[in-house]
Amino acid sequence: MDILKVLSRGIKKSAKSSLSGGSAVGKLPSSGTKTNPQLYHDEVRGQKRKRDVEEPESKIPEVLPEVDFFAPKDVAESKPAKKAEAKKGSKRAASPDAEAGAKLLSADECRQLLRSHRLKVTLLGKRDEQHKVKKSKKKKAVVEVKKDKKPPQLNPQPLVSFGQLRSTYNLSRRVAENLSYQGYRVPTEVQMGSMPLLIRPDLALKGEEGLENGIDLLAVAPTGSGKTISFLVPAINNIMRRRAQEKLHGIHELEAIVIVPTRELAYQIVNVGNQLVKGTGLKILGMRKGMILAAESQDIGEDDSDDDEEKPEESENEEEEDDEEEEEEDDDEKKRKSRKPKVMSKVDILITTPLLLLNFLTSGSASTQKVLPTVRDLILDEADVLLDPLFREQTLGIWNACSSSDLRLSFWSATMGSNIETLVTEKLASRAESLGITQRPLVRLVVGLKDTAVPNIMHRLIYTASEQGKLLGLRQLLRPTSSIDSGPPLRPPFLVFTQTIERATALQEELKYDIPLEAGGSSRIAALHSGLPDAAREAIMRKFRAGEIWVLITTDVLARGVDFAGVNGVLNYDVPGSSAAYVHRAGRTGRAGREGGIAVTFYTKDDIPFVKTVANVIAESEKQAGKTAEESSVQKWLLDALPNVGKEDRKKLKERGVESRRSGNTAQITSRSGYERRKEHNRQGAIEGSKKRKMEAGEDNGKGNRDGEWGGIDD
Ligand SMILES: Nc1ncnc2c1ncn2[C@@H]1O[C@H](COP(=O)(O)OP(=O)(O)OP(=O)(O)O)[C@@H](O)[C@H]1O
Repeated sequence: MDILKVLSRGIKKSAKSSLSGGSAVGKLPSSGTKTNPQLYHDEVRGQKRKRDVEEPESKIPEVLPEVDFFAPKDVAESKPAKKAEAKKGSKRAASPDAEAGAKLLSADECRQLLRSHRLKVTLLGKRDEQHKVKKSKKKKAVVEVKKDKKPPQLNPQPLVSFGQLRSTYNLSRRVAENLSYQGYRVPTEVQMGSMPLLIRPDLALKGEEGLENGIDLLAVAPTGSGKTISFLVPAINNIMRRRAQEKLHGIHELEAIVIVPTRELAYQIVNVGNQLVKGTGLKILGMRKGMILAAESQDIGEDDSDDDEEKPEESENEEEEDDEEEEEEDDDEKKRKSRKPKVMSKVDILITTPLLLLNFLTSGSASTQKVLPTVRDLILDEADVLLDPLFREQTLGIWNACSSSDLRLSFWSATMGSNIETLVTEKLASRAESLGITQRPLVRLVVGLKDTAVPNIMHRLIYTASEQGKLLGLRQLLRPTSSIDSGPPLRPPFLVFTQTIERATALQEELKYDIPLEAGGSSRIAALHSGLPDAAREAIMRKFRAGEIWVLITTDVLARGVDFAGVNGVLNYDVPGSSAAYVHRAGRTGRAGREGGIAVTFYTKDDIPFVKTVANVIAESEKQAGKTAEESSVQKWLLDALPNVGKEDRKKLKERGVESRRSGNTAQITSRSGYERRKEHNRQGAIEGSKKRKMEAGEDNGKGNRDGEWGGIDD
């Protein structure tokens, strides 16, 4: 009997998705071509769309070139195909006016277009003043304030097509061509909303008093919706524009920093950036340990005992020139190294995790602190995590070091709690005050009705009575013939999320012989977590992207930002710690609007107090996808029956996950019963004992006695 049918009994078949029609299970994300990466396209009631505001999908010239996850490398990246694309692209970039009118849309057209793509743009900041009034004034004032609480809505020019970037917003030809070479045809919602705002705020916000000189931006848009190019393209273009205006050619100066929470995401953004800056002369680098950046030292007056800080040279191969007097002849290696003039990296855009950059900024003398006055663009990708207590101090440390009064900030994520918004608003205000400058307006851009949703994929919650049941269910899902709701068989690649490093490695051990030898055997399955060295992490990522690894078991280290175009299934072996964690994990499938991805979450009775957060996200995702309550895979009785997660529990869960999995018996992942494990344990003990005895008796002829069989996790 199919265990999945038993496990998911009572779950209804999904109805036709209203996102763009068709059953999601009918198409796996890596199997088909995707012509439109946009998620939302609602009819605007009572309005006939005008011809000249016609949206780009009707003009999509051809099927997008798609990366086939399993195609041999030379086919997936065949040069002739790319060249042909580039040719088309450069034609398009050369005659962009043909694709989109250079004129701006009317306010009404903007409003309609933004609304039909569920794009909401508001001006933040004013609301805070209202909060203050609310706290300080009497009841009457509170009522008035409440009435006026909504932040003012803006209707900026949306980007109708990529061609418009050149025709209307004067994007660098080279960057436009590079963008075209990527095969992008239609801007996603977040690109529609944010790119004009960041490239030419004066045009995008024409008529909005006080906003034309630029804004700071907080952008909340679904996973996989193309936020990376939304911030990279404007950052690149702004550097190029300024240098062209100031006739600065051939220089490198650190002007933009992108902070991200993990190194995998940093490498990925460096790669995307490198595609976009080809031929522009700009240099994008990922921060590495020991890298030296052009920074200024600022006296913080704490300790002046060590003021011999080196000034790095701007030369790649300069010989050491030690003009300091040696105090001691035979300094040790460490000291000798520290006197070597460090080579300053030539970089225009830096991608970094917070600690790496902060370590550089705080290294050296305790009496000084390094600042980065040349940085004009500070981008926080996955901003909610970067401003979460875990990274907050580090992130704010970098923010404080960006001392330019022209600094533009942008914050990006698929999820953004109101606490983060408040923190950002307050921090921006206090920064402006301490620098004595006028605060830039903070604009919030939200795509979709709520941020707690992944609308274009299927979601399934599966209850099992025990850990062993979960393992059974997972094994079933990984079988080549398994399917959900009588859809086509599920196909790798799969990402499997666990709660801890130990559980990720244990699960890999448990599953590694499940894939038959003729299909690649244990090499098809790997575990990636923060306990592995850098090189191993990079190698696993490369193999997973190349389709050599089919099942990648991981922790939340890969939950954010990482873009694997062809992931078909996200399997939450352990329940995620928050609704945001669920959104980000599930969002590793269904990238760029692809349908047919599936996120399966297993839960046992231990998880029941915590699973409602996940159930709520599923219900919201399906609602946004146009499903009715009856069609939803999380039925109302289940939502009603699940207990609400208390505030304390939510906090605990976010910080530590389901406690019972961290220690004790339920931390184990094994298909064996307790009896079997004990038996195995005893057997291992007997073997070890025998080995010891043989060694003692000098009988071990170097063969050892490992029988290669895995003994399960220690009790
Ligand atoms: N306009 C577009 N058309 C088609 N594909 C696009 C477009 N823009 C971006 N993409 C592709 O969409 C995928 C997801 O983009 P990206 O990684 O920037 O998403 P994201 O919004 O940052 O997601 P996450 O929130 O998970 O970090 C990438 O593979 C990217 O190449």
